[in-house]
Amino acid sequence: MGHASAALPVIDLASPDIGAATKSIRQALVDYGFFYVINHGIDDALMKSVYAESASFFQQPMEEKMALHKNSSHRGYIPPDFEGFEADAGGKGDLLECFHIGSGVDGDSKNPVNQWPPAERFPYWKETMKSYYQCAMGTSKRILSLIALSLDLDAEFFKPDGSETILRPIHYSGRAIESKHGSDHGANAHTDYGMLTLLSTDGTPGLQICRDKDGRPQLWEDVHHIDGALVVNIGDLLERWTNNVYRSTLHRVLMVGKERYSVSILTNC
Ligand SMILES: O=C(O)CCC(=O)C(=O)O
Ligand SMILES: [Fe+2]
Repeated sequence: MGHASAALPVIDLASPDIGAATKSIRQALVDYGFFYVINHGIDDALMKSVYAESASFFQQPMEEKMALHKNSSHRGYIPPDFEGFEADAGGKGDLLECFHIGSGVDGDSKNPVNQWPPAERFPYWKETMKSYYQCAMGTSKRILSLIALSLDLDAEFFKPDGSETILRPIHYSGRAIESKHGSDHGANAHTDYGMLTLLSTDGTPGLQICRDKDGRPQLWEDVHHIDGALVVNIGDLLERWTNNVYRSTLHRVLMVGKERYSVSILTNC
């Protein structure tokens, strides 16, 4: 299917040369709205546990998953080909299934809106997701401070309080799904609406970006997997706040006939 690969820059978060890192980030966000990060501080063992927990949840029968169907706060399970919420962007749902976990992972007595799989059958789910949430938030904040520096702002300029952060384990089926809502992709073309998204995938292809959303025909470039790297992209809020200098790039995930897992964490404000 010969799609070009996007030549996204790789930013080393452990680099002592902050000036060079912020310069590369600026260029990446002007050109692509996407880049990779390495030395991001997220432990490989933690990442593997997140995938293991995610797989054991999604492998359950549909009725078990639907018992945690997303509530009015949009937390919980969202089945494939779901009409609402994700449909806002393109008018049709996605073929992926996912689970939304929001802030309050640590102070859950104050914030009962999150839903959790039953502890008897999922003894490590909550702890694992909570650790990942905290770790990935730390990484997102470091990236946001580099983004602030790249805009000649104070490193502390963006102070996400996590109140609108969503951790989202995602599963794409390896089998074709007949859509009731005209959905043709795992994730239909969309831009993320918040500030920053940090994405990990299991290495299965499918993710593509379109740098010129108004160009016809739309040109899609594959975002290939780099072992150990995470993919970072900005959302509509940062695009707007930078007067469209930084770009919230259209992306989608194709169904490639192979099962795929990913985990995104979306920092919205
Ligand atoms: O699964 C992926 O690779 C992309 C997910 C995504 O675009 C999102 O969660 O907004
Ligand atoms: Fe996205």
